[in-house]
Amino acid sequence: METTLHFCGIKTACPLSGASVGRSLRYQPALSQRLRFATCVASTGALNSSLKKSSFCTSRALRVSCSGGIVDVIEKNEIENHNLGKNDKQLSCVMKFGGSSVASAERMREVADLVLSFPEERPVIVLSAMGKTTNKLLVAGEKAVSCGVTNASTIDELSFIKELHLRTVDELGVDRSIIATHLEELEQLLKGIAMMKELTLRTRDYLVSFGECMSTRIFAAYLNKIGVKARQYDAFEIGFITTDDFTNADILEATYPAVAKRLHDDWICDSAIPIVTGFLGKGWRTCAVTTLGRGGSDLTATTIGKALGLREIQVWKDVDGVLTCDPNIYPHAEPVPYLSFEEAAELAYFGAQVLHPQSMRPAREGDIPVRVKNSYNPKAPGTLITRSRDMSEAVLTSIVLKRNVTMLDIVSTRMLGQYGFLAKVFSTFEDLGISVDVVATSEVSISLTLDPSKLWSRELIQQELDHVVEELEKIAVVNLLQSRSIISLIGNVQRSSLILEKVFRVLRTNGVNVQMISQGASKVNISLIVNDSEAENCVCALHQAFFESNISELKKSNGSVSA
Ligand SMILES: Nc1ncnc2c1ncn2[C@@H]1O[C@H](COP(=O)(O)OP(=O)(O)O)[C@@H](O)[C@H]1O
Ligand SMILES: N[C@@H](CC(=O)OP(=O)(O)O)C(=O)O
Repeated sequence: METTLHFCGIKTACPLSGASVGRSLRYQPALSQRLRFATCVASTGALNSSLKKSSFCTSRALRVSCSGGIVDVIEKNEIENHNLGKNDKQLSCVMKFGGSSVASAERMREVADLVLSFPEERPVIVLSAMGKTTNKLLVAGEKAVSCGVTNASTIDELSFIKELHLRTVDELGVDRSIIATHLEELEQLLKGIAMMKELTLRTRDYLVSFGECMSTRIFAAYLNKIGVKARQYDAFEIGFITTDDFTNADILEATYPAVAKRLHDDWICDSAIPIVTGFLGKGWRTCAVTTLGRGGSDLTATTIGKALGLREIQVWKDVDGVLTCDPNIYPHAEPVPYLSFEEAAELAYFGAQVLHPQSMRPAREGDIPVRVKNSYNPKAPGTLITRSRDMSEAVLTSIVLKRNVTMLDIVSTRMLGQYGFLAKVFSTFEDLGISVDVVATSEVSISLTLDPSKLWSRELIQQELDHVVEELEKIAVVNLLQSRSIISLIGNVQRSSLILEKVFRVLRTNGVNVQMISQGASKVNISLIVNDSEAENCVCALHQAFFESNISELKKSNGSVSA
């Protein structure tokens, strides 16, 4: 593999394998001298291990991690300079606006006004695709598979996307040429899909990337038009390096220094507000466009926040912050003023659509506060997410529902006291690449739920489940239970008796039996498994009992707490 080395800004073309690059670094004292005080982002595992063996790598200053195709060696003090936000003249915060916030020309104008209403901030802006563009692109791709090449240009969703973007450009008074090439390429791509009669995960990611590529170009052009200097960036061009798990890629460590360097250097040369595509990255092996999973722009924002060491990460939504439950399930949900990273991460992971499941990780690592705000109601205080918060008064913070979960009851066919059963069960999941959400065990049995998104993303649900059962039946009796829901109670688990006493009272009144319960590992989450068909009513009844005690007491005295 051909590797390019950037030594503290000096480029060297180096047609060597990762291992030999590592070796040559070790035997070149001048380079190793530099590396002693450098941070190294290495291209391959081989280069990593080769570097780690070398004496200069013993320096605490050297951090080695994998990225694709590029070895970037940056002086440690250069990295430290990238930790901005301490200096008033530097970029200060990230502001991420989701699809609902930039759904039309009018919304884009309001977002621009909102950004400009904080003159003291020098933000990096992250945008999602306009409105429901991502969904429309996915439907267009599915239709293209079977519509025939001649019909690809007339797919309704393509017409909708063209019309929306051209109308927005016209209404904002910016030049149509800003997105003309993208619209042409999008049509060509749909024709290509129609010709191939298949839509691979890789093509799907490329297809949906058009949404963010166009929204950011339009918004940057509009800011420039009104006299605010802005510069558009495609995340996959500025160092967002990811795994090659198309549709659900993960950010690699190499992203942080690369993104920091690019945004910082550009800002220093010519300060223009960076407008970055959310949701997108570049696969480290394939170098193809990847996406970070639905809602992934939140993760883009927190990654930039950590990379640049910014003061705050703001995610602007269409609700007044993180709410006590999903407002689509129960409209009386209330904003939660404060959350810890741990609570927010559990809440996001267990299905609260408001935050991407992985988005809290960079914020927590960088210890950067995240503020969830409403772009339709900027005066609302929103939710502030920080490392720790006062939990002395906290009981239940929020209720989260994850539907359509598969549960497995696995009972060992071996004798009591035999060791290795749990190890065998989990190695089966590891071999099949399936992640597990909630677990409860006894000596000879284990109940667990499988992460549905992991299965959905590969569209192999039934075959995969059959295969899991087949493998586990070699060591156990297996009972597969589908259409289950996880209700996660996010709150202060130190008060678990109080919480559970109330929960079971509510469930009993509603005639609901809990099929599994998990509490322990997480200090902020108690998970209950119930039937899908009962789950929404449970959430409403629990919400009433915990957050609307007056209503709940009233209903109880009337003999019912059901929603
Ligand atoms: N606990 C919750 N708190 C707030 N919003 C939630 C919650 N659970 C689900 N939602 C839904 O998440 C939506 C906001 O997330 P999202 O659609 O990703 O926003 P955006 O596209 O603006 O980033 C809300 O409109 C709401 O319907
Ligand atoms: N546009 C992508 C990424 C994203 O983050 O969107 P939003 O911020 O609107 O949830 C999606 O729909 O998944």
